[in-house]
Parts: sequence; C-alpha cells; structure tokens
Amino acid sequence: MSFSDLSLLGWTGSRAAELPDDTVPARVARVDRGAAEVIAADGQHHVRYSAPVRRASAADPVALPCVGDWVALRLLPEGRYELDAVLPRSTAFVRGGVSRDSVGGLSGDGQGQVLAANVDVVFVAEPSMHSTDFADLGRIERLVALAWESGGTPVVLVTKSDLFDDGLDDLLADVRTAAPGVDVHAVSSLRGEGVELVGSYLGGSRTAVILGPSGAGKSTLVNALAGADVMETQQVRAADGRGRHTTVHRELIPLRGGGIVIDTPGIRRIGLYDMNQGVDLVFSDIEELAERCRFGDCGHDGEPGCAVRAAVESGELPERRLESWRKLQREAAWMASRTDARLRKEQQNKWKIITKEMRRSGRNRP
Ligand SMILES: Nc1nc2c(ncn2[C@@H]2O[C@H](COP(=O)(O)OP(=O)(O)OP(=O)(O)O)[C@@H](O)[C@H]2O)c(=O)[nH]1
Ligand SMILES: [Zn+2]
Repeated sequence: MSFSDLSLLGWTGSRAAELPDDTVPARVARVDRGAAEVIAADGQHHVRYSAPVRRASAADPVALPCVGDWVALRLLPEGRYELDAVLPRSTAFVRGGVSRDSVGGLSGDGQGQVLAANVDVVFVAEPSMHSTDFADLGRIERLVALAWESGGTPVVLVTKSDLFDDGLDDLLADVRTAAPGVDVHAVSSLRGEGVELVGSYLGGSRTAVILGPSGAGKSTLVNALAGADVMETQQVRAADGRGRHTTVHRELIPLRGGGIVIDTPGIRRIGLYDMNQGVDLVFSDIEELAERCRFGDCGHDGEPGCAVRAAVESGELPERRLESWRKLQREAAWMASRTDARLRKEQQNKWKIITKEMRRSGRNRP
C-alpha cells in the first residue's frame, strides 16, 4: 500500500494545525504491542512509541494509538521515525473493558480501549435473510446505537437483497422504523446492486467500518468496493481449509473509487456493549412520546397518562420496539456503571453537540 498523497488517506488541512513542530503526519494502519505500522507521505513505516506516548498509555489505555489514528512522526538522529503524538480524534469506537477474557466477560477494570478512530461512516450490515431468519431489527438497533456512540454517521445496509423476491420493500420499511433518521439501502454484492451507492458515502476520502453479524457479507462487500479480493470471504476460508483465526486481515483498506475501510478483529467482534446516549437517538420516537407522559420519570409500565403505552395500544409503536428499548436501556446502564467517568463525560459533551445539531436539522424525526 503506498500513498504519495496523504489526502487519499483522509488527511485534511484542518488537522495540519494540530501537528507539533518538526513532525510529519501519518495514519496508523495496524498496531502491534508498543509499535505501529503507519503510512506517511514517503511510504509505510514500522514505528515505536515515544516515551511520552508510552507514559500516557500506561496511565490510560485510551491514549494508545489505534487503527485509523492520525499521528505525528519525529525523525530520530539515527534516521528512523518515532511515534511522537496521537492527534485529536474526530470519532472513536471505545470498548469499555480492556480485555474480554476467556470466560467472555469484560475485564472489569473500568478502563476503555479504542478499537478504531476517525471513522466517518459506520455501515450496519444486516442480511435480508440469515439462514432461515429474516433481518434482525433488534440487532440493527443495537449496532446503530453503537455507531452513533462512536461519533460517526450510521448507514444501514440490508445485504444479500437478492435472497428476497417479494416483500423487500416491506422489509426496508420495517428497517427504517427501527432506525429513524438513518439512511437505509438494499445491497446485493452478488448482483452488484447498491454497491456503487455504498461507495458514494466514501467520497472525499472518507473512512468507514462495516459492523454486522458473521455471514452478513461484509468481506464480500469490501471486495466489491475495493475492486479486488482484499478480504478472505467465508467461501474462500472454507475452500482452502484454513480456520478463520489464521486469517491475516489488512486493517486499513483503500478502495478503488476512493475512501478507506477499516477492518480489525476488534471491530468485527464489537457488538452489543458500549452504548449510552446512542440508545436515545435510535429510539428518538420513544423519547419523543415519553415527553408527553404525565410523569417526568414515567417507566411506561402501567403508570396513568403514559403516552408510550397509549402508542403501543393504538398500534403506532410496535411492542417489539418498546421491549428492545428497555433491554438496551438496561445494558447501557450496566455499561455506564463500568466505564471510566472521565471518558464518559467527554462522550457526553460531544453527544450534546451532536444531539443539538440533529434536533436543529430535524434529522431524528421519523
Ligand atoms: N446471495 C448472496 N450471498 C452473498 C452476498 N454477499 C455475500 N454472500 C455470501 O455470504 C457468505 C458470507 O459472506 P462474507 O462476505 O464472508 O460474510 P462476512 O460478513 O464477512 O462474514 P465474517 O467474515 O464471518 O464476519 C459467503 O458465502 C458469500 O458468498 C450477496 O449479496 N448475496
Ligand atoms: Zn410513559
């Protein structure tokens, strides 16, 4: 991968002002215990972290460089670069626990870890059919919440749309109800339908991730966008008999039509934790109804004058959606109790601004 022009990697003039003196910019393509693969204007480099970066990261893992970060490189007297600073992130996927240990629980140390940074567009891929099941609206809600939480813009892709003959329009309508204010598109990588439209979100060298369950067709879509087989799909893995864990992913993938996709094992596994305010936006319809409940702290659980229950009764609000909302609220509360307080505050501040913007532009009106 070679980029003579960093703007193809998403570098913008506004970031230049944040670059310390006597350093050059680079973007992190991969991290590996105390060192990173970065792409600078003069090519790819393997760089170690400076002492200040190491100290900051020891105090708070959120300061560790991660894929997608823009960083400052300083040329050392012996002629190699050192990673001197992580430039301020515009967006970040933060995981609440540092490690998911073998029992599958969060580490419980309450510290965050950044899985990917400076992601502009978050595609939420949900297959129209998953073995014998239809698209899972609850999963879409969760992943859209996570996308909002990162600061990026979610776009829902109903993948494998070719598996659907009749009723695709109905399905898309249901998905739109599950993700108010979010663009929803049908995509078939197999037929090449919708692929160009997906690519159009990445104009101006924007950066994307694709979230979604295994088998949603994420790798196939990335290959279609990249115009080359940069990802091993499940089919290829099955054909050459290699287990998925041995697959070496390229983590920062340039696309033929411009733009970049970040794909890391961490982002692939990211799922159903780390949500707070994102939930409010996904359920903006419920939040709006709740403003009309008689009691400010209404639990929508049989209280008199409850506008939310009334909407369920009248069929305006699907019961399923109220249940999803309750479930996500509980999880978000649980996660929030475990997330580093400072980080949470930062996210909340950012969130207030985004919410305000959305209110103003009316984007969260279903
Ligand atoms: N019918 C149909 N099948 C597709 C489409 N896109 C992908 N597939 C198939 O679905 C299977 C899974 O596709 P992948 O791209 O490997 O899915 P993934 O989301 O990357 O899966 P993981 O790597 O396990 O996360 C493969 O057998 C693909 O050939 C599509 O548009 N239509
Ligand atoms: Zn109520």
